[in-house]
Amino acid sequence: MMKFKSPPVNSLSLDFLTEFSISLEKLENDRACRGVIITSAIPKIFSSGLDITEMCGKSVEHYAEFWRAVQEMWLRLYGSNMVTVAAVNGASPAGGCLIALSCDYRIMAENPKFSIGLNEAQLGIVAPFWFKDTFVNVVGQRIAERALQLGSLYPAPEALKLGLVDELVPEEKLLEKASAVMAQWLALPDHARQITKSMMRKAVLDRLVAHREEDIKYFINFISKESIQKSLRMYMEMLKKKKS
Ligand SMILES: CCCCCC/C=C\CC(=O)SCCNC(=O)CCNC(=O)[C@H](O)C(C)(C)COP(=O)(O)OP(=O)(O)OC[C@H]1O[C@@H](n2cnc3c(N)ncnc32)[C@H](O)[C@@H]1OP(=O)(O)O
Repeated sequence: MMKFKSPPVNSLSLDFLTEFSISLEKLENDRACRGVIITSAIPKIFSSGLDITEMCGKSVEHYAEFWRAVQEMWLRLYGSNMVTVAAVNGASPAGGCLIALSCDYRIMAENPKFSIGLNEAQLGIVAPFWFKDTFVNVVGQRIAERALQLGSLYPAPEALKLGLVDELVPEEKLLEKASAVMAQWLALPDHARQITKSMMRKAVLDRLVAHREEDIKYFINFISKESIQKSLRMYMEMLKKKKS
């Protein structure tokens, strides 16, 4: 089991992403490890998504390093040979949603206050093609078109209806259920499941691998625009104001 623990909200900073990728690599190389459950140690928050401060007022070199780390995390998780189960025990916007979507199965706590989705459009930014591809592969084109254009965050019951998560369980049963799902998936021979998984995901993974440097350049160009920086600053101010 991997438990995110980066207070206050498990935002995906460069350090967090690097540590997450290294942990995934270690597990992947450990022949004794066939599956991983991903959850959070922070009550009410699975992950608040990419750390916005990493995308505000930094150098071009920093943006490149940060975006490479986001790509690396996704390539490792989406391309993992292990069984991956997300036990979503709280809010899961944007990058947090991407982590859940990249797993093989998503179980969410049945709390209507917890929401999940790719809300990038609400921040004035655009989810990259590989976020979009991952989303489409889970919910289909029509739901993805609407959800991504509106930057919708769905409360857990709606997320279930759309197929964004596979099931809801009471919060106190989340890990028990995740372990039961893991046992069910591990009952199959690894090689058949792994080849099937790779067949289903390869095209989407290959697309990023083939365009990785281009994607980094696109990100730097996009995020460096003054209009985008202004949107991100305003969003951060809105988050702070919401508290007071
Ligand atoms: C061409 C490519 C373009 C770029 C593509 C980028 C792709 C993905 C983008 C992302 O992932 S952007 C991140 C999107 N995330 C969000 O919109 C979530 C924002 N946060 C929230 O809604 C809430 O914080 C929460 C997660 C629901 C938790 O609410 P709670 O009330 O418990 O906590 P807060 O008081 O709001 O937050 C505490 C503290 O954390 C700061 N913070 C929250 N989220 C982030 C974040 N993602 N990055 C950095 N910092 C974050 C928040 O400002 C508070 O800070 P302080 O006021 O305590 O200093």
